[in-house]
Amino acid sequence: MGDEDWEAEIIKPHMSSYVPVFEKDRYSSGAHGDTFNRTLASLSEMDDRYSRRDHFMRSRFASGRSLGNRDPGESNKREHTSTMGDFGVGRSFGNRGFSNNKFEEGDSCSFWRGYQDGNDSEASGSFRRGGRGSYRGCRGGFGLGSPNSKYEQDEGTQRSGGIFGSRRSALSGVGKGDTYQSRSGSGSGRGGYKGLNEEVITASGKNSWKSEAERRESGDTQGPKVTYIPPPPPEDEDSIFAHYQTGINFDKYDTILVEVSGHDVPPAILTFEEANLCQTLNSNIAKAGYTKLTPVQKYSIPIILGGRDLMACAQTGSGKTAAFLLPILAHMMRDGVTASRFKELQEPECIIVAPTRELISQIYLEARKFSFGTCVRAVVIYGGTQLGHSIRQIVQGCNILCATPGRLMDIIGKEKIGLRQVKYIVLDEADRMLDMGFGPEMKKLISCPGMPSKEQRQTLMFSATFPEEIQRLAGEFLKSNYLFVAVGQVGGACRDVQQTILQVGQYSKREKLVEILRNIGDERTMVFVETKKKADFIATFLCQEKISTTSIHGDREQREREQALGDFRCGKCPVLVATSVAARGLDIENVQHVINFDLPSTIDEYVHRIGRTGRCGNTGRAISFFDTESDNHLAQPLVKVLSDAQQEVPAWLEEIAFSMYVPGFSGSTRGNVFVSIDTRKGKSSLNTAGFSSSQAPNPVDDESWD
Ligand SMILES: Nc1ncnc2c1ncn2[C@@H]1O[C@H](COP(=O)(O)OP(=O)(O)OP(=O)(O)O)[C@@H](O)[C@H]1O
Repeated sequence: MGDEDWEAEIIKPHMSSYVPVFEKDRYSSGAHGDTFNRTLASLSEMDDRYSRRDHFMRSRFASGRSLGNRDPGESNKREHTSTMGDFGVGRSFGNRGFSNNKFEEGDSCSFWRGYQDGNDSEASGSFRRGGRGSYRGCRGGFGLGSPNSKYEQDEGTQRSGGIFGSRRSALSGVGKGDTYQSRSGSGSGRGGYKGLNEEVITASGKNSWKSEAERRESGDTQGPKVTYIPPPPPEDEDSIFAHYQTGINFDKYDTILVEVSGHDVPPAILTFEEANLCQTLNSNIAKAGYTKLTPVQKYSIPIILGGRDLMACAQTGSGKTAAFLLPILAHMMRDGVTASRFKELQEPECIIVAPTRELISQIYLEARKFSFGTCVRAVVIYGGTQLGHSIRQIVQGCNILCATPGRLMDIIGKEKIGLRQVKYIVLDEADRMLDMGFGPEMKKLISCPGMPSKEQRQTLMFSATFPEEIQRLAGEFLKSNYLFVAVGQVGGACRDVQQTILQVGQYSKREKLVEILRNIGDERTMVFVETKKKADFIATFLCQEKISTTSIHGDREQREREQALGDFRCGKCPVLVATSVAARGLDIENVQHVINFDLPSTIDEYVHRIGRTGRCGNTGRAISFFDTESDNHLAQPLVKVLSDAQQEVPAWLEEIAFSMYVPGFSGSTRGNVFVSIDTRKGKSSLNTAGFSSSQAPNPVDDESWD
């Protein structure tokens, strides 16, 4: 289906999940009064439902559960009378800015490598980090649509603006001026992909690893087939190397304490030149605007080049992606990787897995950037898109496969990729990839027929948070002599983010949010809420307040999510209301504020969420609404995160933390404070027995996607 067909497709009304694209002007003119009134009615209906439901939710929360939309009476019914909203025709739509950033030359600052023994960094408390935020979900991307191959499975393919710096594709959207109407909770539109069920292992049944999307695609369910083909990313060099500027605090990275544990640690490098990369890679690094290594890169690159397995933990936005991509590419170039060519069965040398579609797409773009001009071909596949499209991408050649877990397992199951040549497995957001949500799926991956044993491959894990239990589980994937790199406090928040915690009761939150957003003006802001329905609700509410807002969550179709992210990236909608699906990894230029309208259930999640701002040496602000009815369990870990990041700790928060303090407590409940170092220290062996009961998913976290 060509673009014209796509246009025809999108302007005809159809049932779909609610697409809240809100613009100030839309509601201020009489032209749309009708829609406005209907939306108001919807909102008041939602409001009422919200109040009652939220009250109920809170009581469920208090008992460790939350209300999910699996509740039959609360099915996600949505309807919209039209589709694509104005799509920023003629606007800039870049993942990054297009500045030619130059770093100060001369890496004079020293950084320390510590080989401290014991859990010394735990001195400030006897807390441990506990359960994990268990989100799944939604991502976005692009790809080449070539609907003429035999892999084409569906007619009616859809296209929309992609989520990445794709000025071209994003701008091809049409500005029909249509409006959206939400009647959340009343109806049963297609509902997109449920974050909760997507790419999730249910641990039961033959295809238990299949996501809802994959089950649909393979006909396992009655639902409509996934037909979405994401638009390809722009292919011109400028777009490929577009990047944003590092911030004023970039050089301060050098003062962060780095700790490497394990035996025979290769020395860190101080400059890119010391890495001895090939000319093409060096040229790509320069074009990307990288002139100076970040700490995680200084340590990880030589470790990976030395062939070692690695678990690396470094603060959000500090360059972990390049830390694994560059040495992997260097190895592939050195080993003379075979140029990709069309084959029915592709055998990639590298598999990179990440928990969300948007994140894996972003990693793919980075891989494409650094492999530019080489014979290495990177491919991205993820749920929510047409399976045939993923297969078409792969058969054209695949050296680096970037994938979300569900789609990866599906493709392996369809024998479109063989694993015999795999030399590198990367788990980004590794703690998330190994927790109960994705962990069993990852175990299946490493035990797939043909997958080289851990002795014969290199396994690399990266995250900004690494709970102790997850570190132990990771041992199953890693060689016993793996190295552990900790940049700063493991699980600590980025110090470039100014954190503010406000005590705001549930019923005052909206008013406070509007007040803050009005003060912020047009600066890009992510507002995190706990549930998908609330994301719609708050987005609708902000729209009524004439604040241009869009939303991203697991109930939105992939096309809609990509559009939402695109509108946010380009500044068309400076406010993005999101669930935790957008908490990890997303690298969006110029996000100056993060607002936790609802605090997440775990401190790790908090760290990831606020890490959407203050990236790469830029500064940012995070404001969190602390509701004493529901958030007290976070008081202790919040105090620790704030003080570790040298932020002001409100006295009232300290009091709550103190009142919640249990002497000698070291259990593994969520909200606890993290381990600070390599868990192998002082331990005789790693627990590689599998996924212990301590890893059972927290019901609150699981249901928080509903
Ligand atoms: N050495 C460098 N010089 C300049 N920019 C860099 C460098 N390394 C990374 N960046 C840029 O910094 C930004 C953040 O990098 P990246 O997304 O890899 O962070 P991260 O550590 O993976 O964050 P998160 O924990 O949120 O996933 C990206 O825009 C990336 O291009």
